[in-house]
Amino acid sequence: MRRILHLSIFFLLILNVQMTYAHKKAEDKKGILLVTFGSSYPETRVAFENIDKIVKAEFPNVEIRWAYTSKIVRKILKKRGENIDSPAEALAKMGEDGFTHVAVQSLHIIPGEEYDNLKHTVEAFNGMPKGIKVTEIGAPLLFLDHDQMQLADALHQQFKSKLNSKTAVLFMGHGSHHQSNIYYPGFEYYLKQKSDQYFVGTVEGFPLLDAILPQLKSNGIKKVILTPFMSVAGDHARNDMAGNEEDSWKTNLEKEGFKTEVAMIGLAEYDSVVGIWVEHLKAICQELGIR
Ligand SMILES: C[C@@]1(CC(=O)O)c2cc3[nH]c(cc4nc(cc5[nH]c(cc(n2)[C@H]1CCC(=O)O)[C@@](C)(CC(=O)O)[C@@H]5CCC(=O)O)C(CC(=O)O)=C4CCC(=O)O)c(CCC(=O)O)c3CC(=O)O
Ligand SMILES: [Co+2]
Ligand SMILES: [Fe+2]
Repeated sequence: MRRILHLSIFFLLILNVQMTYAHKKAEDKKGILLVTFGSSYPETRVAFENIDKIVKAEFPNVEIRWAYTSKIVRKILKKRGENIDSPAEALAKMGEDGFTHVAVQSLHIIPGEEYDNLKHTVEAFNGMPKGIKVTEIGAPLLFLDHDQMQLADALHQQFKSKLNSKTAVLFMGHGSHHQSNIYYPGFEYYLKQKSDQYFVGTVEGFPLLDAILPQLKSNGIKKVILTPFMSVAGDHARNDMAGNEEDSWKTNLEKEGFKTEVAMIGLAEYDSVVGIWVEHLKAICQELGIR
């Protein structure tokens, strides 16, 4: 009798352990958080919608949420009645909503200041009491050598038909005081393997337009196709690049005698470019067991 009692207690214990385990498993809730700088320009929606569509197709069974890193952009949108979460707000809500694992994908171009800030936020959320158990951050568009090769291929496919000996394509990157500004001239090197007629400049980093003008001249360029090297064709593309003001790149190039043409298309509008971010997302999803 004692033996039977012991045995049944033993089985009850095993059953209990198994039930707890099954219970834990069932409680796992895994999600994706897509994080972009953001934009206050409604015209940039197409770019974000394209990313959303492609990620949803890749992960049809996973809940996908969005956050913007720019405080200024979120403030402008809030005044218009549109509330977009910061990365910290989005992660706090996901913790409250029972998510145990979250793949956070950076939609930035370079691993610069905005990306670093996001990385710190994501790290801070790891192991938060009663919060999300595991979060991982996916690399921005340009990170490893492979990314630069793939992006150069993707952009060359888009622009090669426009090139000729007298026509250049000039990409406008944002630029940064962060050490990762080197990715802009670095990426230009990859593009140059495709054609000498590709140039990459920045609005507020290195190189500025002043440094590119003499190169356009010495290469015998007569016409410049301007296009953003940012996920969206937003504020910088519409004003600093293609605006009719004194200081825009378009105005300055025309003053210097170049013909100009504008391709007002953000990088995230090209499926092939979004594919690079999605590869980075897939890598962290694999680590988190998100399918
Ligand atoms: C830190 C800061 C310092 C500074 O620039 O002064 C900074 C830094 C960086 N911005 C980057 C990218 C972009 N910035 C914009 C736009 C704006 N950026 C602005 C401010 C600030 N930007 C300051 C923080 C203020 C804050 O926290 O809110 C706004 C608000 C005001 C203004 O610039 O005048 C204006 C809003 C326009 C609007 O209303 O919509 C766009 C889109 C666009 O052009 O519209 C993109 C392309 C995004 C993309 O590609 O998706 C990158 C490269 C990141 C990367 O892609 O890797 C870095 C540097 C880095 O991260 O190292
Ligand atoms: Co800016
Ligand atoms: Fe910015």
